[in-house]
Amino acid sequence: MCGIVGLHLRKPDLYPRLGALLAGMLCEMEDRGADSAGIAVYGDPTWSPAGRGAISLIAVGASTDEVARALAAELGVDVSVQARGTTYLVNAGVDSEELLAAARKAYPKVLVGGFGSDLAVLKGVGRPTALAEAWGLAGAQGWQGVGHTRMATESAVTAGGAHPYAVGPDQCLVHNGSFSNHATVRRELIAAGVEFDSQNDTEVAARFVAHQLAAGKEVDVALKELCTTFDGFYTLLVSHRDSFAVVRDAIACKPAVIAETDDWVAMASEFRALAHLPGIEAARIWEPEPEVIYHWTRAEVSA
Ligand SMILES: NC(=O)CC[C@H](N)C(=O)O
Repeated sequence: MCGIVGLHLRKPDLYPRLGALLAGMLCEMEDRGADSAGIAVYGDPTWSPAGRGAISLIAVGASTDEVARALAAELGVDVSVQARGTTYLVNAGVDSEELLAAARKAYPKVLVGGFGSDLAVLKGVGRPTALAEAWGLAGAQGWQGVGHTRMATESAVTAGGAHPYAVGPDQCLVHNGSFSNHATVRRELIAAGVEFDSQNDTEVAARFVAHQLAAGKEVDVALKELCTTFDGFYTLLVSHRDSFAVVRDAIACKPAVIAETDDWVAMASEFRALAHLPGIEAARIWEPEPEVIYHWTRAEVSA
């Protein structure tokens, strides 16, 4: 099991409702994975304010004030830190990669949930409904959100084993399934200089995609490459600040449903997670085909 949900909003009028809609989707998938959960939200004005770099730090082991002071001392600018459950959402008027480097220097062992110009990633161990409540997810805003409820198959139940894996700037990946050759691909990536945070199979796919994107490939090309490189079972939802993509393995035994209207595109492991979305009665709804890359971008939305 494991539950995946994602919502890509096309209509700005809906942005204030993103968190409430995503919370409903995530909590509906609690029985597919109740050991841990995570979310990624793009565009919340307080979690990742426009024009500032943002990072998420998990279980830092210092107070928010201490973290703000330590990072401000590294960067020489004001740093804002807010706690949501065990995740600290940090932002500053610098590029997110600069903020990330400062965080790694000040807290070398810290778990980084994600980073980017518009991204907030929150993860934790526990029941998804309790985590969503602790994060205040229902109050979040933005143009895109992703969620995952985990039933661990490949690594320990820890925050580091929870999805999303958000290992490249403004990128995020969630997975239902298990890869059978992840150890081999991990060794190849390590040989290419890639570093890992966990033993999880999904992290290997996220690092693989980030490596492809960093080499200049487009998301759909990177996902085609993923299909030819990885063995095993997967339904994946891969997002970037401007895109939203879904792909399944050749057997497609892990469930997935996509729904689309003029106002939004949504994806979930099961339809019941989509049933409350506004306008669902008139949505085009289908099951994604094996090894077909379904990909939407914000450029198309504003075109
Ligand atoms: N149940 C699942 O789909 C698990 C996903 C992934 N293999 C993990 O352990 O995190």
